[in-house]
Amino acid sequence: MNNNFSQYWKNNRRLLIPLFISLLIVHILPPFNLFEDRSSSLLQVHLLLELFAVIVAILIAIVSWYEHEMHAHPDSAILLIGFSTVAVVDLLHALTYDGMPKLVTENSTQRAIFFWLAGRTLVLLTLALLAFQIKIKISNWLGLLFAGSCASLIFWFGTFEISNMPVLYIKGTGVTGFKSVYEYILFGLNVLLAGVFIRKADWRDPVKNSAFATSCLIMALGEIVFSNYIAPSDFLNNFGHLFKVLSYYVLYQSVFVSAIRQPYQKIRESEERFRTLTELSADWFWEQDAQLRFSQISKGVSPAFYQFLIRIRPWEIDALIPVNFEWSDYRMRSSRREPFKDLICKIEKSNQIYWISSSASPVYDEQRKFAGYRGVTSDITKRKMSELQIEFLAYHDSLTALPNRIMLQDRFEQFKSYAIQKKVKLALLFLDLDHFKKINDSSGHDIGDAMLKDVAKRLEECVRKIDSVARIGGDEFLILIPDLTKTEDVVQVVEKIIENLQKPFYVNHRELTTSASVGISIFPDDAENFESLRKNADIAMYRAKDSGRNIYRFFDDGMNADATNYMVLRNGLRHAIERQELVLHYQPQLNLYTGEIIGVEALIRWNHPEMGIVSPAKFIPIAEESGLIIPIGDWVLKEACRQAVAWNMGTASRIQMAVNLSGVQFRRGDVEQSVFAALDESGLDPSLLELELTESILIQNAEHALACVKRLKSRGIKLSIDDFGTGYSSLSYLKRFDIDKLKIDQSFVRELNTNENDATIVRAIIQMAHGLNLVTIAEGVEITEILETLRSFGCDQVQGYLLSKPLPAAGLEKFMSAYTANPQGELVSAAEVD
Ligand SMILES: Nc1nc2c(ncn2[C@@H]2O[C@H](COP(=O)(O)O[C@H]3[C@@H](O)[C@H](n4cnc5c(=O)[nH]c(N)nc54)O[C@@H]3COP(=O)(O)O)[C@@H](O)[C@H]2O)c(=O)[nH]1
Repeated sequence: MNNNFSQYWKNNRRLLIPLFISLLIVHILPPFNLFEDRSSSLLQVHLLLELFAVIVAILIAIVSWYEHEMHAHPDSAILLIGFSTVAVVDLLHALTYDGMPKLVTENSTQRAIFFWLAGRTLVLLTLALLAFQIKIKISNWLGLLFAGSCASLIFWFGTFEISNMPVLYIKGTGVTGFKSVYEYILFGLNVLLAGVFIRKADWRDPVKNSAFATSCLIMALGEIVFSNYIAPSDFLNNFGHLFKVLSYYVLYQSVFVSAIRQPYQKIRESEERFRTLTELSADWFWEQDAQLRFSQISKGVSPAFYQFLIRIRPWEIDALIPVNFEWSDYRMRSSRREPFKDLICKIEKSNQIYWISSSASPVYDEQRKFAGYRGVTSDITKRKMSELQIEFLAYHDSLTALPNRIMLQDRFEQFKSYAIQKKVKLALLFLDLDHFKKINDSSGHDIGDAMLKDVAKRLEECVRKIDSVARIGGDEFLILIPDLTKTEDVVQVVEKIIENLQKPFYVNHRELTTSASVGISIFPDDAENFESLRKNADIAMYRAKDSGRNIYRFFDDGMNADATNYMVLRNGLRHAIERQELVLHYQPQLNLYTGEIIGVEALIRWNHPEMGIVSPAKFIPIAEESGLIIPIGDWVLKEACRQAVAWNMGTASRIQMAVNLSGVQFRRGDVEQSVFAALDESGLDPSLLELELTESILIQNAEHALACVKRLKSRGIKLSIDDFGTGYSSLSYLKRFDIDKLKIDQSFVRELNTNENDATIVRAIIQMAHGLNLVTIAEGVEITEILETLRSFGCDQVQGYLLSKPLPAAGLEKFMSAYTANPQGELVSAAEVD
């Protein structure tokens, strides 16, 4: 509260102090009659001051009328009634002043003072009602009627009952004691009211409250003047009128500011704020006329675009497109005069595409007639382009921009209904580039990517517009050929594709070649849904790869069974090591000169929980393809070395352990590391380990293989060439690689005694090997006659069912103990030891 008073004093002291001082000076000055001999001048000045006060009172009433009508503010009704009455009563005071023409009855100072006091009392009452927040609900006209009635009553008393009123002024003596006391009471009440206004500064507009308080205080100061003058012509009396006018003016100011200036200022501020924001905003704020032509556009729109827009309808922006369907929704809503929000439309102008989003409401004039639209438009081109890009990427391959699998499936569904209706077929081609990995590995991914783009282009050139080419990842493509009357029609397309892809590609001045293996499945013959059709085409593609690549294969049901089997094996193989389903069997190898078992070949078996023993011929290719051969190969090496140590420990004999190595182990694994780890872990003498490699391993990776073989040989490990005679049979690499042994493939051995060619080949291999100081071993020896022939050819060693089938470790141990009992070559068959 104290805060309110100090704040008030701080704000108003510059007005109140001078007023107070001037009043004090006027009081201290000796009294003098200003208009003693010029009573007409006194009348004029008094009339002028009073008229001024009346005008201000009328202005307060008018502003209050307006504010009451516009905002129904409770203060305004009180001010309207109060100051309408005050204006009339003050006018009566001026008109009944002594010396003024007669107003109904004779005028006198007594009569004028009566109206004066009535006026002051009314002002005090009006402000008291405001200070104590008394609410009056009344219409303007009724308020005016009430004010008129009050003024009439006062006029009645001041005119016809003035003789019954207390004496207020005695000529020559001055104001009476009654009048003095009344004025002092008015003074006190005005000061009190000012206090109430200041104290309650918070509940009303503080500026208005402060003005009311100031008005009360100025009025109070004025009352002091009127409490003790001798003649109305006194300077003091006239000086007091100035206070009254000033008090009214302060009131008027605050009423005017709150009712008129403040609202207008708020509107101006709001407009300014709106204008600044619209200028800063990148959005366009606009108005359209009743014909929906742009009439106003904010500065957000670029000047160039402004030219397009102003005075045209939005959908007329591109006059070249007479019916722009993008705008149909917009036009429909506009024609229905509906509001709309975030309506997206496309503008094509000067080969540029813009996307805009508009929100707008219809505008009506005072007669509720449609006057146009007012709205805001944002340029959402960037956002829309990103959305379109995201949408594109969701359905396309980012590298080649071809449709992706999802989109192709979509198209398949569309064509499927058509195919069912028209009783035609659909072909789905699964295309995989042959040896693309090599291109990627040797030339780098950038070249690989560029080549894939070229492949995509060529594929599109090979098909019709109605066909769809999709890239589904890596070097795999799907091609959908709808509307086939007969299956054979697809052959032409696929042959064209295969032929085109064989032609060289030129990427970054490099010539690259590839080919494609294609699997074909047909709807509805091979499958009825997309996923099955794709799977079947995939299976057929694998069959094409198996058949030597660069060819196509149609899907058939047999493939499906194979593929299922394949999948079962591949999945099971992943867990075979950890589930300990892999075992090694060992097949003995016999020295034909000494009749001794010089070693065994470790041959892996998979003891499948459901399928039983699975042959390595079945699962090794799968392991190679999936890369699982690396961990499997490591396991074989370790297990074979461990077993060799176990068998050689504590005996004089030295059993050699032959282990097969896959080409994949050489290419993708760290074969040396695996071999050395197995040797180190088991402690096997390296000279007891023989690694069986195929010719292709050495030929295909000559440099890498040579370096690797050298390091292996430096540790004393033996090397033998498996399946010799079926591949390159090149003599040069046998020397280069420092090979120890040649294993003659069983395909030559099996019919050795009946097939002259085989006999010639076997004899030549043995002679050549001996010429190079290599040991020879023949595998697949099943009968004694063959063994004898081999012995006669000079073959050093044999291996085969005649001696023993591959046996589990325990079986081999039994075999060995049985065999040593017959050292002179009386061969013991596996059947016998089992
Ligand atoms: N990378 C690896 N390859 C391996 C491993 N273990 C085996 N294999 C290779 O799997 C192929 C099939 O092997 P398998 O079914 O074990 O067949 C071998 C012998 O059982 C069979 N054999 C031996 N004697 C006779 C016989 O008198 N008649 C007859 N019909 N078959 C006989 O020959 C296969 C010997 O193979 P190999 O000496 O390697 O040429 C096979 O290619 C194995 O190499 C492995 O651990 N890793």
